[in-house]
Amino acid sequence: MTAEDQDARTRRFRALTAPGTALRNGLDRIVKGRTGGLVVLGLNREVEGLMTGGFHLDAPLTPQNLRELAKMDGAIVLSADLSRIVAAGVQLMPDPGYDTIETGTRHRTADRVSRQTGLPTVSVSASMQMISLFVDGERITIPEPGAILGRADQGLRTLERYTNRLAEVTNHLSALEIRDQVSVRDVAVVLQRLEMVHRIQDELRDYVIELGAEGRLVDLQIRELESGLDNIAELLVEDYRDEANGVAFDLSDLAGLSTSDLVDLTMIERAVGFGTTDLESQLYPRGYRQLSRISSLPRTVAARLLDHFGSLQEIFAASLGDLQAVDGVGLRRARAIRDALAWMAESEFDELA
Ligand SMILES: Nc1ncnc2c1ncn2[C@@H]1O[C@H](COP(=O)(O)OP(=O)(O)OP(=O)(O)O)[C@@H](O)[C@H]1O
Repeated sequence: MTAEDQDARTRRFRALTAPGTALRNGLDRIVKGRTGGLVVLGLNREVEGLMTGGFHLDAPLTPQNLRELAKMDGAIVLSADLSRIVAAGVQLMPDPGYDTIETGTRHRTADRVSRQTGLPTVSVSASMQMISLFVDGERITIPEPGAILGRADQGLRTLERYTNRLAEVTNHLSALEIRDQVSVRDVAVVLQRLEMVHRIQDELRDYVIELGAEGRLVDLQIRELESGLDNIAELLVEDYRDEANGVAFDLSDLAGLSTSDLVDLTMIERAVGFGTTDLESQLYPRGYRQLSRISSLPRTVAARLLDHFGSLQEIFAASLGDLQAVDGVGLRRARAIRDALAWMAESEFDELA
């Protein structure tokens, strides 16, 4: 299983106990009631083979039902689709050959049952008032919503700082692109900041999943901070990838860099493949990102302009007549392009001043 598959799986499991779900509300009531509980999330042949005694029933999974049935000694087993309670007060007899480092019979049983059956199993500790989810030998502690909200809040503040910094370095890059003064270092700094934003976004999305119904506000705030960031990476690739000259510009390896590697621009340069190890070496963007800032200009026409003129600088130097030589550019659009470029040149002058 790849690291991404593993992450997606962990998220799916966390979502099972997200606040607001019937399961989670029931588990929270068990915590408050201080009785403890053991709940197998699903039903298959393996778990049926481990069940003895107790009661077989068919009751909807509601917080009340879960809480009441947890008052009995033994385990609760849910249906395969997790919508119903199919057994309660059951004694589970997993194979003791499954090694477990857990202490206490409830936790040891939960760990062994999840390994032997492949079904996630929850244990609520009566003494520690804590919910744990066991999945394939892994124990995931389910934090209280208040604790996750605190971390999410801190994460949002970090994301805000990071997106502001990203905006600063991309504006600076724009100024340099317009003046044709871009170095490997300038692009590497933007990629570094972009990757930092992606990492904190991923972390925050995990919190949203864990928070369930209570994560809506956090989700809205992430979306607001993300607006305008979605296609920076894609446009940078269009501008700087140059396979003919050995510039692979493949951003997929950035995710694999450790946090300490990410602060080192030479590591970024190596991961992405700029075709040179000299950070001061000059780069020549095609100009897609700058032209994408002209909102009325369709992408296809931008591509034709760049094909026709060869570089952003040539487009800056073009007259209204020159611009109209390109298919899809009439007088009105030529004027709009000239006005937008003039505005950009002026604001970039301020940026570098
Ligand atoms: N094999 C099992 N099958 C079903 N239920 C079990 C099993 N083992 C333990 N339990 C349940 O766990 C309860 C508590 O057991 P025990 O006190 O040994 O566990 P513990 O892990 O120390 O729990 P806690 O952390 O809640 O104090 C039992 O009364 C029983 O309801």
